[in-house]
Amino acid sequence: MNQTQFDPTVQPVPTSVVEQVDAADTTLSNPHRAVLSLGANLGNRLETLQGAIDALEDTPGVRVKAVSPVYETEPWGVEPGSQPSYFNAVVLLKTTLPPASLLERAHAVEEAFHRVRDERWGPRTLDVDIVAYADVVSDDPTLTLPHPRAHERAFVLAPWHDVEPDARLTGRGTVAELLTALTRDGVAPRGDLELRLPE
Ligand SMILES: Nc1ncnc2c1ncn2[C@@H]1O[C@H](COP(=O)(O)OP(=O)(O)OP(=O)(O)O)[C@@H](O)[C@H]1O
Ligand SMILES: Nc1nc2c(c(=O)[nH]1)N=C(CO)CN2
Repeated sequence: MNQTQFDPTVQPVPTSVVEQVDAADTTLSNPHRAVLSLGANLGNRLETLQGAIDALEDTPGVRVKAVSPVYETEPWGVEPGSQPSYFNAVVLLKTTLPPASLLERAHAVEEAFHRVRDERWGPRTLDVDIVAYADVVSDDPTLTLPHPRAHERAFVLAPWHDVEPDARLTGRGTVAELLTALTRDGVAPRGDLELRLPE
């Protein structure tokens, strides 16, 4: 007979606590996939992108599973010629962090690389956007998922397609189809450059 079953000093654990612990266990043992877009158009762009990838990998609860090729891209959404060109790449993650914590970490990594926020779509040392987090859909302006402009950005979709040819953008369709609707003008692979997957 199980002695502890009748031990009067053992208090029953409330159901709500059991549910919370079970939910936390499920999150920890069930990492979610996330797609991040990285961009830089000030400073040493390649070094910064690699630094961001390494900083993401150093985050508890984050594993970088794939790193795309590097693209050199014309600034999107601003007057042509008004800003230096970007280096862009996409990384695929597995993470046990919830979406809000992943965004917090993305902002911390941007700040570590001296990101300044002044004008919208202004030039920046580093931009880290969450393109998608599992199949989460949210219109919260603090964290809109999938990213509200990802489907119209070849600088996001082209590198994503390279590392995940069958990828889908929740609510929008396949990345391959979305890409065919966009021009790739001004989005050029830089085959001479490479970002490393952290060991
Ligand atoms: N999916 C998302 N990824 C990153 N930031 C997001 C997302 N959805 C909403 N935001 C919010 O957008 C705010 C502005 O982000 P940011 O400064 O990176 O914009 P941006 O890069 O200039 O423009 P864009 O949003 O068009 O890429 C952030 O403070 C963040 O709270
Ligand atoms: N080519 C390019 N253009 C942009 C980029 C970017 O990463 N690459 N990011 C922006 C704001 O997120 C605005 N415009």
